[in-house]
Amino acid sequence: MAGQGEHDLNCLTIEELENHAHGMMDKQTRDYYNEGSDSNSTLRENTTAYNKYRIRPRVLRDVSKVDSTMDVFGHKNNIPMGVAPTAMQALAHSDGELGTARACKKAKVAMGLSSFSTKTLEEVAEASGDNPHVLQLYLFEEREHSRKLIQRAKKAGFKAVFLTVDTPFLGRRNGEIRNQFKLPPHLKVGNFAEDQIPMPEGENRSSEAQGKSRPKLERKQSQAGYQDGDKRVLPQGPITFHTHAANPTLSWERDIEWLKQECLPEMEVWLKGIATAEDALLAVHHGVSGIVVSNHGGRQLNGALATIDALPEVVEAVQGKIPVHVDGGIRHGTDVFKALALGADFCWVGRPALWGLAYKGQAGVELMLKLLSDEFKLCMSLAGTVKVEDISKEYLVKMDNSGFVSRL
Ligand SMILES: Cc1cc2nc3c(=O)[nH]c(=O)nc-3n(C[C@H](O)[C@H](O)[C@H](O)COP(=O)(O)O)c2cc1C
Ligand SMILES: O=C(O)C(=O)c1ccccc1
Repeated sequence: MAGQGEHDLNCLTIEELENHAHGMMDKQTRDYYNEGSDSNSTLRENTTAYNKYRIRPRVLRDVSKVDSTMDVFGHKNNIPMGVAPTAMQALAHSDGELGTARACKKAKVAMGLSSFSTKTLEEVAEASGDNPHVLQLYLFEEREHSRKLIQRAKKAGFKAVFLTVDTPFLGRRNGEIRNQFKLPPHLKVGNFAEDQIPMPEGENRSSEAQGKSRPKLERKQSQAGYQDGDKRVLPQGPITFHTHAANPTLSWERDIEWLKQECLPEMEVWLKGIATAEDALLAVHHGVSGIVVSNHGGRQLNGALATIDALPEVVEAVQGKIPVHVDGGIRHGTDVFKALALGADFCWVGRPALWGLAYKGQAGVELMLKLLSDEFKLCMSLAGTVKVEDISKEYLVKMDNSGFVSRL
């Protein structure tokens, strides 16, 4: 546990880190990182839903030595939590994904890399060394682009691909539209050649590559509801290259089998964005290695259930056949404890890493990981759990709106 002198007195909680990071990002970046979709209600509920669950602490259990470690992707993780894949981290700080990778390695926690990162996956793999790292994947309609990415990830030593399945279209992010989000010219999406990802004019791509890819992007725009009447509008303002990530054609039968063939045995195939028991059962049926209960940090389907509320039905359906991870709204060590008590094997945090980066680059991500890790270890001790496996639903109650408390 941290002594009195080891603290950053400006940032003793993730909330304080968020507040400090706020002033260190330009408005476009802050809005892009922090917003959800539509009215942001799922974004908000991801965090507030944790308040419904309260901990039942047990005492007199000799908690002088608490072991918070657990194995993930064949490695010992310091706590059952890693950093979720979020796009374009160099918007927050020039360290970008390399800062995150180095901080994760130092803290011994797994890292997820977005395929839309601002450093290349090879650079991030090198910075990660033997610390477990997984690559988040969007399956493009241009299958060859995905195949190349998968080959590179294998070669670079990624442990798994996390296929994002909640993004047949990109959710409607109003801040992004209002700010006419554009990647600044000095930044690049590291993993793609310019002719693989169509970028609108002004988004650092050569005019030759623009010419090649434009028809595809125009189609994407109209699919995503950005069509301006009958007129095929040229990509401008809110229509950014990342509309390209969305692929509405994906299906269980064709694409999951394809992905397994491309990845196994070197890399596991996981699905990120499962939110129901039915889809969890299909995931088991289709032989994926694990799932992440996620609503994309409230950035996709607004009105979807908070992930901590979706988790129990998924856990019950899966019955331990494959690991179940969860992300969304985790801001305290006690949230990690609650998610594990509800049956998650592991948690991922997204925005807190971005706030850490904005605050102090790699050092800020280290700080974020230390805050959550200290909080989690203290929570384990105060709740009377000595090992991670001890954490179970016996340690939780749920409170309804009128304050009525029930055992789980
Ligand atoms: C700015 C931002 C970018 C993201 N980019 C991606 C992405 O490229 N791929 C993906 O699967 N999820 C992406 N996510 C979702 C995260 O992986 C994760 O599901 C979410 O951030 C968890 O919620 P939290 O931020 O409340 O912790 C992104 C989230 C944010 C906030
Ligand atoms: O912004 C996002 O949430 C996201 O998932 C994404 C998708 C494609 C490119 C960049 C980010």
